[in-house]
Amino acid sequence: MLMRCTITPISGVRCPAASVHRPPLATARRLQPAASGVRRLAASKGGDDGWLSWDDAPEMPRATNGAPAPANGDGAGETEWGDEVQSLADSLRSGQSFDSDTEGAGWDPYFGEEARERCFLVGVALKQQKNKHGYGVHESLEELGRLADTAGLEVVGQTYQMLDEVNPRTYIGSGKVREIMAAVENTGATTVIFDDELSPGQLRNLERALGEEVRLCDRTALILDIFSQRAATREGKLQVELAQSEYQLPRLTRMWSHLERQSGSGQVKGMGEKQIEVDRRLLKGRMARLRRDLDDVRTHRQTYRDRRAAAPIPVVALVGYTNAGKSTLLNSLTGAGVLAEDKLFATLDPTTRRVELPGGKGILFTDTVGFIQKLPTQLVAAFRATLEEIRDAALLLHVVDVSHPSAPAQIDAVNQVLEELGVGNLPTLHVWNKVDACADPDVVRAVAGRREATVCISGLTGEGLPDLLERISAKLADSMVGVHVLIPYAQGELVDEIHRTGVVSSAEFGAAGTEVRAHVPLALAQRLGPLRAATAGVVGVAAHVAAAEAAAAADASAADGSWGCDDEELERLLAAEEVPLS
Ligand SMILES: Nc1nc2c(ncn2[C@@H]2O[C@H](COP(=O)(O)OP(=O)(O)OP(=O)(O)O)[C@@H](O)[C@H]2O)c(=O)[nH]1
Ligand SMILES: [Mg+2]
Repeated sequence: MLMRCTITPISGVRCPAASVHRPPLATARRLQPAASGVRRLAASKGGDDGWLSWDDAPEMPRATNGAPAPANGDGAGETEWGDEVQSLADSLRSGQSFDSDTEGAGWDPYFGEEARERCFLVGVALKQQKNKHGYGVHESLEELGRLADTAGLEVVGQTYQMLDEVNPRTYIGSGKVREIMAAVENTGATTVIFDDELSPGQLRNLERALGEEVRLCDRTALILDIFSQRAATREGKLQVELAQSEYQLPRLTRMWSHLERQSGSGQVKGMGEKQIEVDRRLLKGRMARLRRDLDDVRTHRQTYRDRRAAAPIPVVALVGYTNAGKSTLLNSLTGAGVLAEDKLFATLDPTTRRVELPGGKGILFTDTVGFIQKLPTQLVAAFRATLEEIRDAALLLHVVDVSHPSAPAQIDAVNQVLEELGVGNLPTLHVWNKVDACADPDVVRAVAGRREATVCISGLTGEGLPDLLERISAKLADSMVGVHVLIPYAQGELVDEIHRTGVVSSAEFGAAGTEVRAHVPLALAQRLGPLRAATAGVVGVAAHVAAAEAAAAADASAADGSWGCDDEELERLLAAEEVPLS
């Protein structure tokens, strides 16, 4: 089977592998004049970015993969360059995406069509500290390897350097750069992947040092590429493309620097700079369009959410590190048929399914994208709207792969993202999954048994699932807080939110607004606090949000076997929501 690498390279003159969806700028990089031409030009001008001149860069043998030169190789493409610039500009203007299947397929006579692109991994171990989530360099590189594998690359080697701090010019020291060149030569790697996001300056300097034949990639670009491969819905695709554009914007300089370097004097001078400005403007325009399209798609999605809000049923959100087993759990509980596989980021788009609790009450389970340490900020920003659906949840199930050696660090990483999303205070049940895969399951079960709000399960074998549902039932009742509020009509969305996330006992429409008696998640109850102050004086209705009322949440209204939703209507809404938003 032909392994397809759709990696979006930061640099490189060729993309050997086919791409399902390649953003225009990545394509533009492949249109650059051939490597040797760029290197020759680079040598003619002192660098402004680390190396005094090309000759200052470590001189090491460069890897070659034996591939034929591209059609516009070795300076031969100079006359076509202008046309290609124009076509890039046109493509950006029209928002066209390139599909390089025809450009790249089957070109690699050295490794053969069946071969996967070979990559070499590079990390930094900071002497003073592990990274902030407690991931050591070995674990982090191991994870980077899994990411590379998920993207369709073959890892042929790795290295790391102990440093006081990351080298601001080249990420690693110059001696290590030389080592990497040798390793690239020895292993036949064509891509070097760095375990952190490289700054645009680090990228430029490393490109010069490692040579144009070697494609550079960093953790962020790799994750963005996996997301790009996996996004299935229109919203997912738009979000990923926006994140990729944000990543590319400050890195545009590289594309045009060869024009600057050949300027010397005369008419070409400044052309690169102008092109960068043009490109930036075009890319920003494209990003604005993406944001507008996203707004449209989200309005569409909101319609379904609003309709779902009419059915007051608690939502339980599955959150956790990527590959923790969230989708497997959802499938076991509901037969949802969500893709679950031993790859990172198998799930990108949220899926919601109904689950019946003991006693017959229905709740909704939402499976969503997994988190990872060093999660790219661009992705958090782009996926914020999707992730914020977690805020609707009455309860979070934090699913942990307890058999993973880095489980504690993964828990920290997930907690950090939850904090960033402002949902760190939502009631949470800790679900220790994959207990069947632990070396000593009995010990793990015993430890879990001693901990607060922790359940040991195996989503795969079904162990512990009945207990999990009991615990969810109890936790939902526990974590609801009784409120009695008057909500002005102008703040009608709060009524929706109460319906969506809580259990409503009564809702009456009066002259001043909607008077609601309900049990709602503590976080929402706290947000309703100021409302009570605003309404109490007017009509004398008090909103009672004290945590002491939590116990009352398990009252008859929540325990009478129904959350007040119409099952048929709910199923219909869920089915409607599953329709791909295209
Ligand atoms: N041994 C064992 N494997 C499990 C268990 N649960 C899930 N897995 C495996 O773990 C891998 C990842 O499972 P998923 O359900 O896709 O994980 P996820 O959390 O949804 O992952 P993302 O969607 O990438 O965030 C799959 O190969 C599952 O078969 C379990 O309880 N025991
Ligand atoms: Mg999943």
